[in-house]
Amino acid sequence: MSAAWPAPFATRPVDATVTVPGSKSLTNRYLILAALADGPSRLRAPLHSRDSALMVAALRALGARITEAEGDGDYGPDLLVQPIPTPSEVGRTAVDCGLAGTVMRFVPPLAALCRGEIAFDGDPHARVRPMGPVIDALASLGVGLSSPGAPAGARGRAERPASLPFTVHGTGSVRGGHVVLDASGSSQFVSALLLAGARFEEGLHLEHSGPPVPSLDHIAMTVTVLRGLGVEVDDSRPGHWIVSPGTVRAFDVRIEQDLSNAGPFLAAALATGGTVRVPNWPDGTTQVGDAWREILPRLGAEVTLEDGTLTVRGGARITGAELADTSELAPTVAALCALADSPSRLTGIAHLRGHETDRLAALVAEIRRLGGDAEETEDGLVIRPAALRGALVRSYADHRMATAGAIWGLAVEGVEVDDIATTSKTMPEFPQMWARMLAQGSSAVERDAGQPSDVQHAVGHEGANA
Ligand SMILES: O=C(O)C1=C[C@@H](OP(=O)(O)O)[C@@H](O)[C@H](O)C1
Ligand SMILES: C=C(OP(=O)(O)O)C(=O)O
Repeated sequence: MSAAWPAPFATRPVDATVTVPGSKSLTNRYLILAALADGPSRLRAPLHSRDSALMVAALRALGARITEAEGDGDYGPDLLVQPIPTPSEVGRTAVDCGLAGTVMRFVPPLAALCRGEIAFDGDPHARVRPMGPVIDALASLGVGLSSPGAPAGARGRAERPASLPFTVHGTGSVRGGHVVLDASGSSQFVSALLLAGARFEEGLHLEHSGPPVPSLDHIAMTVTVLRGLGVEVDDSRPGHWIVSPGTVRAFDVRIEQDLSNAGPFLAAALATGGTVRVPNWPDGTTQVGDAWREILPRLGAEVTLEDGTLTVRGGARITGAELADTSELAPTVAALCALADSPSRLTGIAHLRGHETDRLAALVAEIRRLGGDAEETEDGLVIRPAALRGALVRSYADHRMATAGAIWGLAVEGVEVDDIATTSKTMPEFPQMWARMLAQGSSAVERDAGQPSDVQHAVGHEGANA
């Protein structure tokens, strides 16, 4: 791990125009579907980050040919994908999932469509992220899975792994059909099976049974993307998804910028009482990050969308709010709530305990480390106003905890983030992008350790931390 990153403190309101790299969720869905498609595909302006690189490597291990081609995106080349051949003889191969939920959940069904022994593993924390429902569902659809080192043929329920590491014994085809799973731990369990379902012999009838499914917007994204490529999906009955067997049409798509990752930049407007504009905001999108348009006004910002540019203006204070089901936006929302001058309650995010880290515990610990007042509830967080002070924020290998630290640093002097490089999961150039934002129309000062501090609190922002 590199040295702690001194989070820039904003001496003036931010006034910046920012774009961010391509959507992780769209890039990794389209990579999966390109690998399953009936011909070569092109992703324009895709994300290039650790999560997308892990996906590319995984699909190459299964036989897809993926190359780069010059494109017009600001954040790297286009990707050309030749699908996994049928049959794909992969022999013994390995897939590194890193800490990417999309890789560990979306790739095993594709492995089952190849012939070989495909060993999946990932970062230490990936081994505790929930995986059991996907493994059990695949097993009940006729796929062989085992823990590493299990005796050959030991693939029964008792021997079946519940998490990484595990091996998929691919036979080249998956029977498919009806399967019941509990997707209350992650919407990705549903998306994983839907993405490959058209390639199962009998298609797929997936039924959820259990507490409510979180992050439903991400399942809606999966369904919309599939339909756009000619896959028939019936989601008319709540808790049921039926995918007809068929082909996935090859495609040429432009990936939208990642609206969830636009969040920390938009949050900078609130944290400093400034203005942040994001051009090329998609007009009609499946991304959960479009919800910033509803969330940020609840926290006191003025938000407009005109001619494709989203403009967020922060006011003199951040107001607390009750917000439900904020999904992957929750860490950024919580960072702002900790700077608010009235209490907040975030609900419907119990499953964040199974994300890159236990995000509810991490957010409470780091808000308290800064002198703030936060506590966990059964399904979320309560955050109350308190004056914050500088501290070393822990990122727990979680990109969104690291960017939460950056947001706090704008408004609170002396914040450092222990591992800013962990933002490479989805935004490899985050520190440079943050510095560029601050260099526009503002005079943020990056404080060296030991440098006498002559910075003042953000002008016009007199919340709980003034
Ligand atoms: O399908 C996807 O691309 C994602 C689904 C969500 O997962 P959960 O349902 O586990 O929250 C989200 O939080 C994650 O960042 C990306
Ligand atoms: C939960 C997240 O990631 P993953 O795709 O690894 O689940 C996230 O990016 O907030």
